Amino acid sequence: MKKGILLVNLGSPESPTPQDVKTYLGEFLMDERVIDLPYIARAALVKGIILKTRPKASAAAYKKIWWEEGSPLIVISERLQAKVQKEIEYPVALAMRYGSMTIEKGLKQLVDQGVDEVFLIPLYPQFAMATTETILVLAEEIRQAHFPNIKIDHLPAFYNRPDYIEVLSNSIKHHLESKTYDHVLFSYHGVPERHIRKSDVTKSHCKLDGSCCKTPSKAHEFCYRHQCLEVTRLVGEKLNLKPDTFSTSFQSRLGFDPWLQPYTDRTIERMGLEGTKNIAIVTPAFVSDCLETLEEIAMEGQELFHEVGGKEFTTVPCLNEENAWSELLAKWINNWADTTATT
Ligand SMILES: C=CC1=C(C)c2cc3[nH]c(cc4nc(cc5[nH]c(cc1n2)c(C)c5CCC(=O)O)C(CCC(=O)O)=C4C)c(C)c3C=C
Ligand SMILES: [Fe+2]
Ligand SMILES: [Fe+2]
Repeated sequence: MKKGILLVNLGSPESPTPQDVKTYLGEFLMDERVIDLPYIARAALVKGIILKTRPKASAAAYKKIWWEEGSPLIVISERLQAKVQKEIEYPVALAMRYGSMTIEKGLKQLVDQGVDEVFLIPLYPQFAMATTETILVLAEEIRQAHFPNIKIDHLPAFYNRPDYIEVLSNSIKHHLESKTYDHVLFSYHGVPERHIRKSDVTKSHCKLDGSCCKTPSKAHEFCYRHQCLEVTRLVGEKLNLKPDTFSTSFQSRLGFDPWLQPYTDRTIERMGLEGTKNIAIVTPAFVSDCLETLEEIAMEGQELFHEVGGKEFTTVPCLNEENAWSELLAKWINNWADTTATT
């Protein structure tokens, strides 16, 4: 069998115009694993409410972070793909869950090169129904419909792999070396609490009461909250951070349902009001900088912190195209290739 690699990230609008943002949000938010309501209710919410107002505001936010070459998330993912490709002998394709760089096109690129055994890498350290699961489900549907003769394996959530924690910690350490900070806030993309309960394979573990994620359980293989808390804990340990000098929060909530807490914006505000002068923010739910890190944290978060009396606000970049990160992906790919060598 001939092996090939498919890296998959979230996707971005084609351009930062309200029309393109509307098309992108329409596809994204109509995904039943993102807004998990029955079709009629989802369509009423997305098409009847969200798409009437949000595209204009989101497009304005995208305009602030857009690069000459395009969306930061896409450009960074392409650079990462090129770097990984240089390090391994198998063809590497890149796809996005939403937008024009589809998973179908990515698989076709590989199949056209003779690949019949694909290693799919969702570019998310933690599992979530709205990210990893939707990618894997769609990839399988596409395989069955268009490429029934290929095999697809995937990289599971890698949030607690020691080599990942080491690369992430070194990167954070490097970026914070010359900075002043009293607190490191680990801000992860939020999800509705309901998503956590739905992904609980035990159907009874997740109580969202603050303690369940620290009690060992089979549920944690698919518990986004547990996996985020673990990244914070493991990086804190690796960097020798003192107990009260780092914490976790969740950003980017949408709608009125309860999402994972504490919320990042309220945490930044509270810390500023309580007298924390200097904070550093890391965003380990994202491997590439994007709207949520460059605008929501580095711009909006910073402005909020200064409004409430904060001074230094340092944002640590995502792993992006760092050598240690592309080399780690190459290592995982080669390990996979070795373990599947006889097939
Ligand atoms: C119900 C809505 C959403 C869920 C659940 C959700 C989960 C989720 N998202 C990411 C990663 C990214 N999200 C990004 C943008 C973004 N996310 C939502 C909504 C949900 N996300 C919206 C509406 C948007 C668009 C921007 C906006 O209008 O606010 C991005 C950035 C994309 C970019 O082009 O830069 C990323 C990345 C994760 C990891 C996650 C669950 C764990
Ligand atoms: Fe999101
Ligand atoms: Fe949990």
